[in-house]
Amino acid sequence: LKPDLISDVDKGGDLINDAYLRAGGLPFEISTPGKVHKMVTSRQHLSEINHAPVHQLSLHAVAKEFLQPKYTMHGFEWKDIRGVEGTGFVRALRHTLTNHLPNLMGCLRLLIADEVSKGVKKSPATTSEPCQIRGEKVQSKADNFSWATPSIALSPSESLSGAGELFGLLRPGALLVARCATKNHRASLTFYKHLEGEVTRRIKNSNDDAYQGSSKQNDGLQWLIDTAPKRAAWSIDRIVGEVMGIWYGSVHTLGIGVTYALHDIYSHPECMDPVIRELKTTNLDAFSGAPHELPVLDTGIRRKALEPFTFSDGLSVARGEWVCVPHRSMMRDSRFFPDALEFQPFRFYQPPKEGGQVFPDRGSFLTDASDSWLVWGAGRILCPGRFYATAVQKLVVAQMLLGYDCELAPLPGPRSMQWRSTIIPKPSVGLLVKEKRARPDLHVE
Ligand code: HEM
Repeated sequence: LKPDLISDVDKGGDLINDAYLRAGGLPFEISTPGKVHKMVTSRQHLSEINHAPVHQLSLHAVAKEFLQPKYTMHGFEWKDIRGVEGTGFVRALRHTLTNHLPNLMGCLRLLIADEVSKGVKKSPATTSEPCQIRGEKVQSKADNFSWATPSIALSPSESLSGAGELFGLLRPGALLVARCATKNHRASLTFYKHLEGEVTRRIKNSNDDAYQGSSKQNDGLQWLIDTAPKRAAWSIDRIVGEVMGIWYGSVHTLGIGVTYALHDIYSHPECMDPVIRELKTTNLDAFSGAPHELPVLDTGIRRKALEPFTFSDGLSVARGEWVCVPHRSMMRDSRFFPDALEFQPFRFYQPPKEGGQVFPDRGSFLTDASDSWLVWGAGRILCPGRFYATAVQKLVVAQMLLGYDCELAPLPGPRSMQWRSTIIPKPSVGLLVKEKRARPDLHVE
């Protein structure tokens, strides 16, 4: 398949899905100007991607092309090979951040509550009318907090993934256009400067004995500094680049996930009461009834071939080509999920046993990852931020359901828009929000 750069730019997800259906389970190829994508879906291909040497198939090289750090992160040059100097960042996120979640939940909840309440108050509508609020806005505040960058609130329009896409798409002569469109990537420069100052201060203090112990900061930024490889002696610039990469790579996906979750719930009022009941157990794992919408990008698992790579069935990926798993299409496929395109709020719900607790057995959890539930990746590379992401998403949903009366803002046409292979909620997707008279209490454990 060869999509047209201009006329097909807003239908990439649909084109991939059509090609997926036509391929009937076999690999297929999508060629865009300057890039060939080999799309694979079988368990065998997934397993071989998982076991491929890091110098052959690289996730970092994909992220580098996608985010264009050279232009959007103050000239930062990311390494092509993932983990060549260690994977401390995975430890910092998967273990340290996840272990701290129980202590963070209270603060996150207050921040989210504060952000929603400010949004409601800022509304130009009179107090008796509802105001419109977007999921991403609320969630981004929580992320700023966890990453210890409280003075920076990026708005989606200044966001880096859009900037990266533009820089990636345009030829060098058109860089000026991209600079204008991203306000000369002002937001990322502000972010860089802030982090540079903060990382420099912390590293300087770390040589000071008095700073160790109780006065040492204990947050996401510090954990990433602490897990940076000691032998490689990373510069300030390198640490800042890595932190920015992780922050930008994660923040959009999380915000988009929250927006779709809220939209799903308020589009199906019949599932509101059970969700509220479940919220009071602070669990909310059963509610993920829409495999057709959960994945944000149509190709969540992507690798760039740094060297030619051949699968055992002979499928070859030349140097520079990408190999991708079109997991959005796979999750919309009724062979894998019965009636996949139908929203079934209780699809993954395990009913409580009589007289038992709400979740007597190990049911399905939102953080689960497997070869058939590809939202968090597969095999060796699983999203290390998934526990944090799930916690923040649940807190936002809880805040809206328990504190406010909401209805969907009028939305002409579909709720998503496409940009190349990315599918995101339209800016007009929103909720009309009014404060509840009586607020049931949310206890966060
Ligand atoms: C709903 C939100 C999120 C979704 C759906 C998501 C999904 C994913 C997926 C599918 C991958 C694997 C990509 C691949 O194999 O090509 C991944 C990797 C990753 N994610 Fe997430 N993610 C989310 C939120 C986050 C958050 C909040 C963080 C950080 C706190 C994060 C940090 C990472 C990192 C660092 C990797 C690379 C892991 C590695 O190289 O081993 N993600 N994510």
